[in-house]
Amino acid sequence: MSEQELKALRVRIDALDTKVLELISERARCAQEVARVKMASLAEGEVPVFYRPEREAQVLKRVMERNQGPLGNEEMARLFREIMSSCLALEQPLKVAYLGPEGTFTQAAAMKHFGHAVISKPMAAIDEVFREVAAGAVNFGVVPVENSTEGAVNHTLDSFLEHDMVICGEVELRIHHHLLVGENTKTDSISRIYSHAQSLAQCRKWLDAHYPNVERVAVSSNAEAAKRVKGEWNSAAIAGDMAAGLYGLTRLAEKIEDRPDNSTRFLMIGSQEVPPTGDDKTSIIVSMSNKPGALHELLVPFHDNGIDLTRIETRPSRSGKWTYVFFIDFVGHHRDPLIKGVLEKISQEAVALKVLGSYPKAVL
Ligand SMILES: C=C(O[C@@H]1C=C(C(=O)O)C=C[C@H]1O)C(=O)O
Repeated sequence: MSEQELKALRVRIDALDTKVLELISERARCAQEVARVKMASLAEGEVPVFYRPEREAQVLKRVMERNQGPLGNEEMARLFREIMSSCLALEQPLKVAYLGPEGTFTQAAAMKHFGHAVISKPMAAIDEVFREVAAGAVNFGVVPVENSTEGAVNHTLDSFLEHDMVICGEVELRIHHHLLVGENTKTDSISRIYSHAQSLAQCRKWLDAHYPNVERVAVSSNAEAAKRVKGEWNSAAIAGDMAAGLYGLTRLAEKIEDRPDNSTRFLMIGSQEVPPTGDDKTSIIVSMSNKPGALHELLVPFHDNGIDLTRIETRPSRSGKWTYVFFIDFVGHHRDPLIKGVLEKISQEAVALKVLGSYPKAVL
């Protein structure tokens, strides 16, 4: 390519950037107008709700549907995710608590869902995320709920039994683990590997093959593992990109998870009910009396109405020995007439039924 051609292309890019800049600013001014309209239509004493997850899901979907390339749909949606995040921050920056410390996959999930223009607050435990939301100290909380290799995150399920929370959204994240060391660690002298128990389990086969005799130490999070090894001589951590970058660690081995499709699903919890978008999911907790056929009775209304169950999980109810609750996710919104009918049927048979929330299916 000649210098001349390159120069001409750069002039074109500069001109386009000027246009993009003007358009983004115009969009941001529109969002400010939306905020003004939202404020003006408030009833007395009513608290304004600026963040609208159902609207954001529609915006992202529309972008993906109209995208003609060459950028991929996900890539384009990611860019718009950040633009929306900044526009919303002009209306009111969201406060989001997540399972910390800084550098966890949960933080990455929070950024993927809300974008980077939020005020984020790391919490030391899942239960603390719930408490922070319940106390009104933040608008939303982000917690892991299930992993494709290791299954349910029981702390999260149990926290739903203890707190009244509304699920406002979900996000899925591909989880890649790396073996990380600090600058003083000699690779042949590793005697200990730290990580969260879930991550150690997700890399079990790799560890058995490569470090069969090294002690595996479970700590409270991957980020905590990364933080520890920074100052230690003979230890390594298993953690992801964010933690590696944050603590300046070296990758001895990359993508060491046993299953290449290893993914974790996270939930956004808050107090705001989300209206239907036409492509939603609902999560419920049901407890049935302990009699033969109870689970069958619970599932029949879903089957009869052709409703797609995406997950069912059982946990001890904590209110009696050998009694259980079912966590069920399915496709549809609790305001859809069909779903309403199903929930009414179930509540006739159930000891208790709680709708945890209906929310847009993960777009990104
Ligand atoms: C602009 C709005 O407010 C927020 C910002 C949005 C955006 O930038 O597109 C979308 C939904 C809201 O979270 C709106 O409600 O339309």
